[in-house]
Amino acid sequence: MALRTLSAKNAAALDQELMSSGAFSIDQLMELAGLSVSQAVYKLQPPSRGRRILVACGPGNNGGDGLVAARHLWHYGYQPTMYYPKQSKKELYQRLTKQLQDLQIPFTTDFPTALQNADHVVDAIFGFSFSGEVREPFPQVIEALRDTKVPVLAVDAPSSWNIETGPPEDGPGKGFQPGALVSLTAPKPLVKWFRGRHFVGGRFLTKEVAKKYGLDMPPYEGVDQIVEVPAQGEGRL
Ligand SMILES: NC(=O)C1=CN([C@@H]2O[C@H](COP(=O)(O)OP(=O)(O)OC[C@H]3O[C@@H](n4cnc5c(N)ncnc54)[C@H](O)[C@@H]3O)[C@@H](O)[C@H]2O)[C@H](O)CC1
Ligand SMILES: [K+]
Repeated sequence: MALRTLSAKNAAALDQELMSSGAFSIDQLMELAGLSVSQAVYKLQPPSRGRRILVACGPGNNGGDGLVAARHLWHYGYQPTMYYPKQSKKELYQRLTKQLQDLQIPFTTDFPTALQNADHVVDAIFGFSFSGEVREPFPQVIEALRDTKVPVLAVDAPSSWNIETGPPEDGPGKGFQPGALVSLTAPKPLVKWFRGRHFVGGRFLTKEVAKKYGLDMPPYEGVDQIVEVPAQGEGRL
């Protein structure tokens, strides 16, 4: 049996519930999400096999997860480079950005060149609130991610995929199939179309919340914030 999935609507509702009756702050949830992403990078590519990690961040919370992940990656011994073209003015994002600047982590505006020089790339552009057609400046970025030979780890969703119906039938994301995905809190319905390595993060849910939203508690081990699960629809937990 595949892991049960969480629709975009329920994912947003669950986040709101965690931040109200669950007493979590957005900073905490983003820190845990970004920590999960950093651990997935470590599992896929330990620093000894290539340290140059390009982190592509979008304007929302998916991008925030990328900012957090980059800080953890630096402390693990990686050399992150940030592509963050639509920087949020919200205080949380400004703090996360300042933390990276204080580590002298470079920010680039030249995505194609940065991609050529990367050992791995993190797609933290869009998550569960993506909708419609990809707007500037991201179409070229999605195309580059689609075409590159550099391994791609997608955060929560391959950017440009519809959360419920998966890969787009046209546009820059047509044919984009990243090598790995880390689903945050729970897989979204799009995992039905995902063929790469799949990790799940979200080791903070209570049994009551998991039951209310019909989610599985994956078998995390040791101090891990993520667990690798079989491709949905094919394997079993
Ligand atoms: N519980 C958790 O595990 C947590 C996961 N988190 C991550 O947050 C995202 C969802 O974040 P949200 O801010 O709601 O939205 P997105 O980042 O997906 O995108 C919104 C952002 O993108 C813009 N946008 C939307 N559509 C388009 C488009 N077609 N073209 C261009 N731009 C677009 C929109 O305007 C917004 O600016 C979730 O997936 C997780 O990754 C959190 O960290 C909290 C905890
Ligand atoms: K993404």
